[in-house]
Amino acid sequence: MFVRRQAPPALDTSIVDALSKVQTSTLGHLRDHGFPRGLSPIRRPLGFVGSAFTVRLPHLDSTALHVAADEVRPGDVLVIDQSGDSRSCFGGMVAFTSAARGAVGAVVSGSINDVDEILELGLPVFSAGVSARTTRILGVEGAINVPVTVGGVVINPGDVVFGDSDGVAVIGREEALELAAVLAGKEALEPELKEKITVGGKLSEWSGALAHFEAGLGAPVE
Ligand SMILES: O=C([O-])CC(=O)C(=O)O
Ligand SMILES: [Mg+2]
Repeated sequence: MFVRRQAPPALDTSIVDALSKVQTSTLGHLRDHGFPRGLSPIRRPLGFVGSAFTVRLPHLDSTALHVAADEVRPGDVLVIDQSGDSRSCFGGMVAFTSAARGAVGAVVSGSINDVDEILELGLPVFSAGVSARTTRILGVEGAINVPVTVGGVVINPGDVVFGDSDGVAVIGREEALELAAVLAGKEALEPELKEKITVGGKLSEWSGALAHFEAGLGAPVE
């Protein structure tokens, strides 16, 4: 059986602008959830912020992905859940078609193929690896724009997918602007800290690590 649901409206450009100026790893200083595990970027540097356009495939059959690649919209990130399979469903033609429709990136729970072609195209992709073993068009089943699970994270259609050279994070739309402001505030403190460190200031004093460390020191060993 196949399922096709409507994707939520495009992301507000203010969300894309705000998150494009900060790093995923700054978010990683604040929380542990929302980071799909086991995925790597096809290249570095790379970056994107977009709306999740989700696809769920049953292992070998990428019928629903070929349909989704045609239907993805400008500003979307194609998010593909291969139900635990490690083969590649995402090669040069799927990448080309998605990019031609305006996708800003892709997140694939399995592998990718036609890597040189995707690199040349320039579409930023996170995946679990590269594989010459690929999916087929079998017409078995699949779903477009349903909740999916990638790397242990549930991703809903329309969630904000935020990727850069450090990793990929999934954020709710309703929290995106506030989070971006918090991350920008944290990052804005670093240039001044670096100046202080250059003239002898301590990272551990600024971060609070030194106070914890000294408070927890045992008695000196004789
Ligand atoms: O067609 C596929 O499923 C994968 C592929 O090689 C391509 O997208 O070019
Ligand atoms: Mg191919």
